[in-house]
Amino acid sequence: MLMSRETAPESDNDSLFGEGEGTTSDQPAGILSPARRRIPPNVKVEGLYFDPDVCLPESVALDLLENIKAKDYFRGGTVNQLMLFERSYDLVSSDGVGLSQAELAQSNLRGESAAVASSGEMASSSTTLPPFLVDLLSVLSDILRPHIPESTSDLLFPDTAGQSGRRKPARQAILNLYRPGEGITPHVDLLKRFGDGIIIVSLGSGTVMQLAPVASPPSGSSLNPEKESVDLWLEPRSILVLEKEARYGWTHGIPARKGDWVENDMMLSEDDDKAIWVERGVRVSITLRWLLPGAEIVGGADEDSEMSDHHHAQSASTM
Ligand SMILES: O=C(O)CCC(=O)C(=O)O
Ligand SMILES: [Fe+2]
Repeated sequence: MLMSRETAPESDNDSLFGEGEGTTSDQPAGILSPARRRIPPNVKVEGLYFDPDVCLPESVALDLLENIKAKDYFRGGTVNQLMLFERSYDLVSSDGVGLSQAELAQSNLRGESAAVASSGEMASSSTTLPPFLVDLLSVLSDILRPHIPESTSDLLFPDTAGQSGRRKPARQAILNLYRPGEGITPHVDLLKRFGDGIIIVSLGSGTVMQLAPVASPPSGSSLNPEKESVDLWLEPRSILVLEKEARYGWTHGIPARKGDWVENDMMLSEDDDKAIWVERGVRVSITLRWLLPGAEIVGGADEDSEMSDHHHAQSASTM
């Protein structure tokens, strides 16, 4: 999906995926309401799962980044968003029959165009996502299962064995590259294209994700206090799950800035400051979601209309 990607003024490069310069720190207001490390108890959102302690092992995260770098998906940093589409197919008893190649779409910083190319390397096994993403899904399933309801596990990691004759749902994986100063406009993932159950994995740098109810009460309103927005600190290697109300009734976005005020973790720091300033580095996220039937066909009329809906703002705001 093309989504508005935002850039703060004078955004710096970083050397992980492109040519880099240094990072300048700027510390906008926010110290008074730093990002939270956990979902605060007063924020009750059905289907929102996030626990900084439930995260990918270091070795898995490094492996993912190495794979992404080796495949040069971001084309040396000239592309910042990449989509991999699994094809839906009829489940059959013999493994792998009826599969076609995954498709690959990339877009540049402003996302004015998306190139779609068929990629032979994607179709190497009995699924059409590249092996490192297939492996990631099984790691995620093991890690998340003890911490999310069974119905959510079934939604995210369905067991298709014995489902012969049914249509296997297809996933889309989107990789996003963020250099310091870059973000993504608050949005609800496209309703007509994606189903319920979204997993977002953070690699490299941490960042702040702003979650806000779709119809926000005026700020300061005490009418609906539990519907307050929340700025959530996504720790490197952390895993965020959006389902139900969290997927359909809340927006998620990342403010375009070079660092974040984050609630101090008294366990980690000796001083008793309420907040610490964390400079952003390069972050790569992997978002995994379900394609609705027919949505795996890229480049059709529907895609064109959505492209114009989601023009990439090169916003100057640091939100
Ligand atoms: O990069 C992220 O963490 C979020 C990406 C996202 O929301 C999207 O691509 O729809
Ligand atoms: Fe999204």
